[in-house]
Amino acid sequence: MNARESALKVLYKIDVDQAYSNIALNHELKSQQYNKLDRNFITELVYGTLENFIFADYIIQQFSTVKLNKMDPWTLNLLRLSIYQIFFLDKVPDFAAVNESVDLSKKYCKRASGFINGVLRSIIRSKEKIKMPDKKKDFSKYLSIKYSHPQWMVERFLSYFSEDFTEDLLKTNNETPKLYIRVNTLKITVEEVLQLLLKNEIKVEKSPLIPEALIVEGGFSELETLEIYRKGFIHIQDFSSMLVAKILDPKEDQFIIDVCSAPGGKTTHIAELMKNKGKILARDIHQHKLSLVEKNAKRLGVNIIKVEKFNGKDLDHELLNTADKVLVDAPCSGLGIIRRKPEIKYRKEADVIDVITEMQLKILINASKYVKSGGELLYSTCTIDPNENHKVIEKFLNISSEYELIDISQQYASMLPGSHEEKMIQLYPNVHGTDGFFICKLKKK
Ligand SMILES: C[S@@+](CC[C@H](N)C(=O)[O-])C[C@H]1O[C@@H](n2cnc3c(N)ncnc32)[C@H](O)[C@@H]1O
Repeated sequence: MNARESALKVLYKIDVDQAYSNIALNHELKSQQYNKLDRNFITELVYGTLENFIFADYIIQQFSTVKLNKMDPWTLNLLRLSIYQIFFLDKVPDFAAVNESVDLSKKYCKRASGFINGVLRSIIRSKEKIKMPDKKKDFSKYLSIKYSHPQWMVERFLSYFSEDFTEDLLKTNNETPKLYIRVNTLKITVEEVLQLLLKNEIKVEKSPLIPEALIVEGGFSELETLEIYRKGFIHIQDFSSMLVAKILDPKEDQFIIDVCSAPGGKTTHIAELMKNKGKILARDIHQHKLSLVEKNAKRLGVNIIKVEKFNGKDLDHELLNTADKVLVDAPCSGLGIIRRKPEIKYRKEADVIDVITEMQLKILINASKYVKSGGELLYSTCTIDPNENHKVIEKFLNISSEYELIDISQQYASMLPGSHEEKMIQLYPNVHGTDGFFICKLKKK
């Protein structure tokens, strides 16, 4: 199977079966003995096409006699894949993209071969003349098509941020994020990991801000197959997620509750920072996800975590005033991690945020009751939407007078990218180069 066919199959799974891009792609890459070049090309085709669905559909609509919603999904995704190559990949000549697509159509959507050939050839002929929406007359529509974000999302961003900031954010959302790994300091030192990676010909750079964070050059996609991963020497985690456990700042022998813990990235980091001494109660609403927490903990050699299925919207009277620190890494819209999971752009509805903020506040209020007097509560999300972040904290502080904000911008300044004026921190992909993330820490009087 060639790279384009593999990419098409992955795109179909994401679009039609609603698969997560990373899972569908990894599954395909593991299903056959692809060489490195093919793996990289498939990855580029899948993410590049997925990032540009709305742009591709805008172009298709101008040249197709068949409406998008009447088109068979193999045909539609094959056209999208071809348009990505024609408009964004200089290394692929246009005619090659068309010929390969027509060949592929014979296997996946035979009856549409002629149609695909015709549409793509017309697009190539008129490529330079295609009109985008007028930037001055309809800025949000222009941004929506150019950067393939739904128009409601663009308008929402424009209501929070300036025009330049919004455009920069949308552009960055279509870029490839850096790949970070966390060294498991329970098992190995950073220097030893550097040596082992070098032996595997994987180049990494140390993060200047978090000692256990390493940036993998070129974003090697198969870290999980390495012995160093299987042995639990490393964990794959973005920088901003690592910041959460660092700012929670847990100590040995403390009792920590993580109310939304799966798949366990932050919980296991917390355990490492506690030197595997103390107690962590890791909860989540989904049992199947909790088994991932257990699996990660086992691989990383962590044995202080007890997992428990529990709905954070319910209050557990047994835990009142018991924990030294509580983490609420809340379920959220995920608008800060579009670079990692571009499908988020297409799967969210405009009203999702209002529903989610109520849940976030409820979980936070319950969690706050588990903290001992003098203890700390940390709230984090992977979104840049102020309604899920600052607004939730504002509402929380209005009803929870025993809590006060800790100035983490000051206290943890040495590990924060950029400078922060507020006590809580908001990271943006286009400003800080990290996932879009919000972190806020509160102290119970
Ligand atoms: C942002 S993720 C947590 C990521 C995790 N902290 C980590 O670092 O790996 C949010 C989690 O909240 C869980 N969740 C959603 N609704 C919940 C609820 N009502 N109570 C508890 N957990 C919930 C989801 O299953 C999901 O695993």
